[in-house]
Amino acid sequence: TSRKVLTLVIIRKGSDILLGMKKRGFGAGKWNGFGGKVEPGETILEAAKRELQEECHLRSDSLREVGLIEFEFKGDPVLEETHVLTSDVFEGEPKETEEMRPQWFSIDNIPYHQMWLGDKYWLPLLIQGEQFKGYFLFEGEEKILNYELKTS
Ligand SMILES: CN1CCN(c2cc(NC3CC3)nc(N)n2)CC1
Repeated sequence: TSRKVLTLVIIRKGSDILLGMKKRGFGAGKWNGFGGKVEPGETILEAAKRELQEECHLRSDSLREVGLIEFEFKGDPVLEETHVLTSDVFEGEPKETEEMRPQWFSIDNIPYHQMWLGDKYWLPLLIQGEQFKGYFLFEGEEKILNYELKTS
């Protein structure tokens, strides 16, 4: 199997989290954190900062990696190794881009029905301040065949 290294950034402000409505491409129509591919020569942190700036114009110098999730799609040899980072220290106002429409959500009102299916398992751990490692085996976009999730 080959791996694609991705980042996923969840910005917090008090009891709110910032999500973006993905406007095109992979995962379009779902609310998600901000992120993308890690380019050659980039660290995970540099990639996460870059994607946050590109996708909603927020700047953060205090992103911390709190989770690592392996996503596998049945029949697809590429494993998506997704590094989940978070911070509640940032500069700027979230701004809509071609990729994402940002919106603050209360942690009591996270739109899981409009998010990737695995999010309802690991996002609560991030909100609780846990560190976690997970593996999700998807069949298509709407079915999880198997998952493991542990706090570390
Ligand atoms: C660059 N992006 C980062 C976010 N990412 C995913 C994936 C995902 N589930 C996987 C079955 C697809 N779940 C969330 N929340 N994000 C896809 C790639």
